[in-house]
Amino acid sequence: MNDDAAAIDVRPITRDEIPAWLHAVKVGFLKSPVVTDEDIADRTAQIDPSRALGAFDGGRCVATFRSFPQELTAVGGTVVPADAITAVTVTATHRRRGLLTRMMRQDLTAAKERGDVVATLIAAEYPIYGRYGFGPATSAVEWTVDTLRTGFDRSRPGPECGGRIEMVDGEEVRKIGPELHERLRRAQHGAIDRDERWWRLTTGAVRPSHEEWTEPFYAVYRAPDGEVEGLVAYRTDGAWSANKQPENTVTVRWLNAVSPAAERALWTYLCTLDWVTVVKSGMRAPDDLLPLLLPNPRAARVTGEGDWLWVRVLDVVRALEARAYSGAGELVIEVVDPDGFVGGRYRLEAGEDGARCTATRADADLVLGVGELAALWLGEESVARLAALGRVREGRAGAGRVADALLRTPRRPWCPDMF
Ligand SMILES: CC(=O)SCCNC(=O)CCNC(=O)[C@H](O)C(C)(C)COP(=O)(O)OP(=O)(O)OC[C@H]1O[C@@H](n2cnc3c(N)ncnc32)[C@H](O)[C@@H]1OP(=O)(O)O
Repeated sequence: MNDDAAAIDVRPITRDEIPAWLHAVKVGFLKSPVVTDEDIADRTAQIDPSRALGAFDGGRCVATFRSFPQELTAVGGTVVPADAITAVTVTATHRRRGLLTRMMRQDLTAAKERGDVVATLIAAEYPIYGRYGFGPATSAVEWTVDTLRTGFDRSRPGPECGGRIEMVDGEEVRKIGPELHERLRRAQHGAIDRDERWWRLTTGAVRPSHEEWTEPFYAVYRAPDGEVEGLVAYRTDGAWSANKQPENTVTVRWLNAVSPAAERALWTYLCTLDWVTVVKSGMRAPDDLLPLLLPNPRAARVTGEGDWLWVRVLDVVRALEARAYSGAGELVIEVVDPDGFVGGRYRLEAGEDGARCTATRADADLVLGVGELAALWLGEESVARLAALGRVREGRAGAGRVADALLRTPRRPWCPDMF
């Protein structure tokens, strides 16, 4: 650190500093730097100042970093405590002087001391977080559907098997959404919890000043017994062609379904709406059922894709013991962690009823970086692919195959949320 950088104080903010800190977040994210009284009231109720770091240069806030408690679902449905990181900014005038590195170090050290199993974030740019031990642990795909080519029978759009779809308003979404999402996220590895503010934000009950609000449509799917099994929020653009053909695009903000019937019913509903010629799915799991549930899957093409949730393992023993495995086997894994949080050798004894993980001095069967461990932990990557890239090394011939057999998951991980 040079003298200039050392003079900058990096510390948790006070409640009184929240407005200046919010201003710095907006500056860092290139949003119009206006902070309204409503923003301040909303965020003061939300933010725990002891977990909001600021860097102060002569009293001016020039960098921001915030973390909050989160629950992340591991493979098999066990939930682990996570340190969720957000609002990471360094004002353009103060970049590349090590401020992010200092804030990250403070936060990860506190998270490790607190007993969080992992840290999580959604990376603005791919190259930022690998150096801190994060690895891309889930990815997401957006499909654009040409609804006139799906092969659906528009004259019979209704849900099959006696289920039904109803339109609801935001108030109703705030009542029925949280329970539905609880079911979804506990069954989906890679998913995270949502707090009450998430539901107020998504329904316009809270409106940050930098976002324009247009009331969306909400549709709920009820199974034949009346139970809510799916909910979708979407907007339309009201487009028509010059010769009076309706050409609306539906953009899905989020779609939560806890049964395949609900998933099929909601996508069919969206793809058979009169006036609508295009449906944009929003970011979904890479193995989402959407394309294959269309009679003609070629009507859906991928129009967006990328890494999504990044994970930094802070406790290898609890991370590996929390997840389920697809067989029984034993491996000694050496985790390389230059930052010193979790480096070492671990013996994993996995079985279909659970796993045991202990520190060991035995020779390593596999050697990998802590970021690679994150990419494998939720089932996003395979050892075979990472070994081909030279990022996992076998200490014992055939160990990679054993690891892949244990770690593979029937469905890909998915985090439906952004934070
Ligand atoms: C979870 C979230 O909130 S994601 C949002 C992240 N924020 C943004 O993208 C907003 C715009 N960018 C920024 O505010 C800043 O550039 C940040 C926060 C990304 C980086 O902050 P800085 O204080 O400049 O980072 P710092 O100086 O600690 O950099 C450490 C290292 O990372 C590298 N690095 C930092 N940012 C980037 C980047 N965007 N791309 C590539 N490398 C980067 C630096 O070059 C440096 O490398 P070195 O150690 O080899 O010299």
